[in-house]
Amino acid sequence: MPQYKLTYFNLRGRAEISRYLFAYSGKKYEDHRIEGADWPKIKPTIPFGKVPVLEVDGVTIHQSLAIARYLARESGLAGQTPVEQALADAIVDTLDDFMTLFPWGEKNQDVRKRAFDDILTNKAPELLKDLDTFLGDNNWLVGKSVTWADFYWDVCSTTLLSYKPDLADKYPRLLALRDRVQALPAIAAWIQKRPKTTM
Ligand SMILES: N[C@@H](CCC(=O)N[C@@H](CS)C(=O)NCC(=O)O)C(=O)O
Repeated sequence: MPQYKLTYFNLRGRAEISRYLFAYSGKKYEDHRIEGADWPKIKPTIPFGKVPVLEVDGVTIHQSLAIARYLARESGLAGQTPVEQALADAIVDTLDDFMTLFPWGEKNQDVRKRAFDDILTNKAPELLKDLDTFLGDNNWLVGKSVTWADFYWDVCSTTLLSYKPDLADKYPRLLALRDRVQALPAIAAWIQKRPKTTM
């Protein structure tokens, strides 16, 4: 088994999808969480200067979704056929496009709040409607079993719901999908034991 070290801040953020994949697969890894105060000194040592990064036997992989896609493939969670894999990738990218709209780094709290409210009120409904249509009455977003796309929906929606708890109330099928992901024993155990962070 390779030695894995996942480096990120003490947040769910862009590392949580990989932490779900490690939890589900049962693979051992070092969940290395850096303090914000130490970041300026660590940044120059990290290829491309951003986190998360995953070291696999000393090889450093950057980009959160490249890391997660690699882990999903290794664990059979990337989709069962090439078409399912492309669909799972497409859902992950769709969710990521949406999450990237938010000005996460904005320091002015008024500006930040106005932008968040606008995105959650005016842009989220279209995404949720399309996701609900895509899911339909299926148990999982892609194919007949859980994939990393379901995990990413759970990870992203957990953060979105923390800002707007009624966000998906009109979409019980999407909320039920969250319940199904969170009921997977390894995911339930991880959610219970993970450090409690705001995002
Ligand atoms: N597209 C990249 C974005 C990476 C990114 O922007 N990481 C942020 C934390 S979420 C970071 O490293 N910020 C510190 C910096 O840029 O100095 C990914 O998904 O990994």
